[in-house]
Amino acid sequence: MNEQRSCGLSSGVEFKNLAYKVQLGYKKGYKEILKSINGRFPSNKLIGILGGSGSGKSTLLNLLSGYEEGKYSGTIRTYGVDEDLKQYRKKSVYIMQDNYLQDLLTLRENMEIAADLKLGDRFGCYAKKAIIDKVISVMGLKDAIDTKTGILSGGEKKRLSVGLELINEPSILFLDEPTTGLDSSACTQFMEHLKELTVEGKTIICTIHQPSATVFNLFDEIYILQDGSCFYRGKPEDLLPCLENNGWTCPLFHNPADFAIELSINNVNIVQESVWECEEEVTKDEPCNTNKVDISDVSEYYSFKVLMKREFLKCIRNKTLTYLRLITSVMNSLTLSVIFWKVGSDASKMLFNYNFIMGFLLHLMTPSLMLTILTYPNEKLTLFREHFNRWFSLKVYYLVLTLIELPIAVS
Ligand SMILES: Nc1ncnc2c1ncn2[C@@H]1O[C@H](COP(=O)(O)OP(=O)(O)OP(=O)(O)O)[C@@H](O)[C@H]1O
Repeated sequence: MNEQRSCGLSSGVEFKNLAYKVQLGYKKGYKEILKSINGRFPSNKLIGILGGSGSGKSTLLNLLSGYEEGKYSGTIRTYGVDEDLKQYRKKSVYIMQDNYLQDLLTLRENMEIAADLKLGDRFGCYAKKAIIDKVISVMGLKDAIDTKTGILSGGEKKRLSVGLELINEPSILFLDEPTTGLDSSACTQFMEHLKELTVEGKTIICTIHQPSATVFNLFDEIYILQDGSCFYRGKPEDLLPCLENNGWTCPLFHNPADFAIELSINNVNIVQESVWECEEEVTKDEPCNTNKVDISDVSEYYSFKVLMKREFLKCIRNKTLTYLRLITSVMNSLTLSVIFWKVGSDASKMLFNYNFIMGFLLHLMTPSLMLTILTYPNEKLTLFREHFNRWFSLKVYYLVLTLIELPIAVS
């Protein structure tokens, strides 16, 4: 099974005449964020989308991954196979800039729950453990396996974010600014881990802000954006010769990435003949192998059980909040009982009965309101990440959240 999971599942992605504009408001017109750009990101490569701030890096990544729902013009597809966006999304995972993880669980628990949600019950315990062990070793997380996620270092959290998504062997990984917040050595180490994944047959596409020279040279392909247009695309080692052909020589000991981004910000235009010549070659690759684990096969009942387990663990770990909520609920019930003691048996106290019903309803509604007010803002982005990467369906998630609140509501 493992052999089947890791053999050449990756596919490249290409986009043609990709344009994206957003409406700025009533009678304020449109802003063109991407201006009819073309590109081709081959499979099994580490690809960097670079550019100055506001050049459209995140927008391009979001459109390619399907994370951005807005309307674009042009085409996005994987090589050799005409697939719609839905199919394309199924092959990829999206890893956000910030690490939205379950802080109260240990690294191992996070991995186990991700494995259960993504692989379902078609894989036995031993098979799942083998997959988890492999991912942990690939991402270099062995030493932190029993550490709570909330206290992991920034680099470890980043690697865990990637590791969680690697469990079901996605073909394409999209990462938005994965090195933000990491020091230069952690950043290089993290990018080296990503580079190793490409050897296993993954396509990794990430936006990156000012890569160091070491990180820049790790990329197989780079795509530099200049105010929504393509400034340069190709191999990193060809960047400086290309700039020199256009009359721009990078000073000695200067980071080539910084030099190119500075030029792009200063509206310098370069001509890149070799790239445009191969424009028509874009659909010649083999169709990708679709023989991969499909999360949609996991039953909702199984997802429900795993999510219940996770939420229960979180309640146990967050003892203070759970006790506080229980105590508040019990105190409210007692107060209501004392104030309205036996009012129901006295017909002369109609108004008291009305007040009691109102008070009781408020007491009943407060836990569910608190659930939304307290839990949702904290959980929102974790939910976005997990749901977007197809860990579970929304109805299962809300059912679990409602049921886990039931004991407090009943008390
Ligand atoms: N929904 C939107 N409405 C208006 N402007 C937008 C919208 N989304 C993006 N933009 C603008 O489009 C430009 C490109 O945004 P994007 O986030 O893709 O840039 P970026 O290259 O990732 O920038 P950074 O590196 O600073 O994150 C920015 O100027 C941004 O303000």
